[in-house]
Amino acid sequence: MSKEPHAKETVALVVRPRECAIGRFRLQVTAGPDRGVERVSDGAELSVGTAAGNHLVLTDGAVSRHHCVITVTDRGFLVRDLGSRNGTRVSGFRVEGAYLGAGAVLGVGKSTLRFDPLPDEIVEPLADEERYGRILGQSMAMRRLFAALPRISTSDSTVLIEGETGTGKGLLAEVIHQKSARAQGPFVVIDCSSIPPTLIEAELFGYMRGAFTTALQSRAGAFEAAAGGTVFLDELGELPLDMQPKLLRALEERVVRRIGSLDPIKLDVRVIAATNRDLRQEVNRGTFRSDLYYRLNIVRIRLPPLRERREDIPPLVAHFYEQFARSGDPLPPAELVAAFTKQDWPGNVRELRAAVERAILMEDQELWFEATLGAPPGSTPKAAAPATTDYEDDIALGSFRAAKERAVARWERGYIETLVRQSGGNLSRAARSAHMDRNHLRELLRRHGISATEE
Ligand SMILES: Nc1ncnc2c1ncn2[C@@H]1O[C@H](COP(=O)(O)OP(=O)(O)OP(=O)(O)O)[C@@H](O)[C@H]1O
Repeated sequence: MSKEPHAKETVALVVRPRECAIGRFRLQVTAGPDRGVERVSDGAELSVGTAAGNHLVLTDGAVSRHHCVITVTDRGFLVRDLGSRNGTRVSGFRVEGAYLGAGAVLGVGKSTLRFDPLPDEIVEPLADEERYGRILGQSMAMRRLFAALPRISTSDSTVLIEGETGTGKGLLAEVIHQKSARAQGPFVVIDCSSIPPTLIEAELFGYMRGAFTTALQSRAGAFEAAAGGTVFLDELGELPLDMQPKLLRALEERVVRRIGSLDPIKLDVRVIAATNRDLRQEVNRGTFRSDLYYRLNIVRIRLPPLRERREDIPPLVAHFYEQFARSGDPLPPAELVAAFTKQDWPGNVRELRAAVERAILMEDQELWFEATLGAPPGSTPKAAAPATTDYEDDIALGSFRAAKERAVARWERGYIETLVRQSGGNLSRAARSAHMDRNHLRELLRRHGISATEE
């Protein structure tokens, strides 16, 4: 029997030497208020929700604004719930995420959707180069990004970068700036998570002398200081809700006013924002304004976690090794690269970088493995606390200060890791139980490449 065209084998994502092929699919509403509506994917992602701007917009009141998203991955078509109010169901079962087969039935709100892969595909180019500026990567995901970056960098569009902590969002923002027409202008970073909510408006927009009791002199804000350049709004998901309309207004009107002044100052900046949260989930939760999300979501880049692009680990290890090696062999030992490639790296590239640095500091191989990968299976694990018997090793470091710093860093890491684990990975709980300031703990987590959830 001959195969009908629809019976042709479909593949989600195929990587060829200079391009990748993204499988197309159709989502059809088979029951609910929008019955009969359908949408064919036109990229690697298709979002479903009631908010305008989704690829498939539903009118069903039981569907959330940003309900779920289907992503084409090398493992198949992945549906992911976006923290919707009533959940996403696949064949009747509520799921956080699931791979879809042909004919899968999705339930969202009171609606039913049918998923069908199509035999055609969208072809996207892959860059030949395995770097873009200072960003390294040989994985398909990074080469796909490198192929798009020249166009993104030279446009003046707002960019939203999403990715877990340590995936390189800050680096990417800086490189986009350096490759843009604004490269000679300033690159001003505002970390929305580290500025107290009461000061953020002053930091962004500036103030006039006397605008508040401590304003002894007038000061320009980030938008003004970055004139001719780029403002990088890091950890944008942390921007207090009451500041969001003010930022939106500034971006729409392209003017800012210093606190205490009515004079408009024209904006001449490009905005790049980054977040380690999925802002669509924050919109559903009511902690991020939908209109601001759409204003920023002009060009969206997702930096995948390192565990989804393990091919990038060897070149990154080699790069950091060369950076930190004080003398001798600039190439990392093959066993180290092999062992690192198997790790999951919850703190992503930052954690990998710190691990390479530690490995080099500890010139003894056994210690490397223990300090970076934990004790080998079957051995009695030594605590991550300072190796109190290793004074000779410490003395060999050459200075009391370096040895003490290393010991404190090891202790700090062990303490924080245990604290976070005991607090179920929750930053607030961990900070409370150790009587620490949340921001200080967040900074330590960052430094050691340890991840924790915010809420
Ligand atoms: N692809 C890469 N190539 C080379 N270095 C990288 C790459 N990605 C990240 N790094 C390095 O890893 C470290 C962490 O990156 P960065 O600070 O940009 O991460 P981030 O995603 O902004 O983290 P956070 O969300 O915690 O602010 C930096 O030292 C950066 O230079």
